[in-house]
Amino acid sequence: MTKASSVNWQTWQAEMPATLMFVVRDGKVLLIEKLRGIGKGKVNGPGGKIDPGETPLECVVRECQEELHITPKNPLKMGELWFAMSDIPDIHCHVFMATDYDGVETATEEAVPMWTAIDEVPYERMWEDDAHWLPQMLAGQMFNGRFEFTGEKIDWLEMHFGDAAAAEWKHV
Ligand SMILES: COc1nc(N)nc2c1ncn2[C@H]1C[C@H](O)[C@@H](COP(=O)(O)OP(=O)(O)OP(=O)(O)O)O1
Repeated sequence: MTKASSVNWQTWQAEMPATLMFVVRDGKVLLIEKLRGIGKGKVNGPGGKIDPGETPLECVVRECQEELHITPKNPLKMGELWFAMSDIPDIHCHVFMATDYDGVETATEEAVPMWTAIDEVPYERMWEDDAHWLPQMLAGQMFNGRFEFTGEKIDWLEMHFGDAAAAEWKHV
């Protein structure tokens, strides 16, 4: 994108800290159809808002337990997403991957699990930003992404990948 961002990202602070988890096993990724909350009806990874006093890691494990009745093993933080939104609070999202979990993935009132081949991820059913970082993350790259949205459309974005991107994270 050629236009400048209207956000001062040096001082930007999100009102809503949140998390996402992507479990990858045997060439497939565990996605969900989200049944409530922000992004209801979209496909995403399990995750949700960070509770007061909770770390991002504690949150993503709790959300996986609540939404799918699974506990991810050895979760690894892969990225941060900074979302400046127009009609909902700004979101600071911590993105994790894992290679396995305890439990049996189970549909709940919050989410329906969808094991999906990595080359068949339904980006057209997901938030628009996902196509800008999920393929690279699934290939093993860490990332930092900044997005300005109007409604559900991206107005501006900047992505950084690789180990240097992790140095930009606001929270390790
Ligand atoms: C703006 O673009 C987004 N892209 C992606 N990939 N994911 C997003 C975007 N905006 C929000 N999200 C994710 C981050 C969180 O996982 C959820 C939002 O949290 P949610 O509303 O589901 O929070 P819960 O704590 O689960 O809420 P309830 O229990 O009250 O339903 O969306």
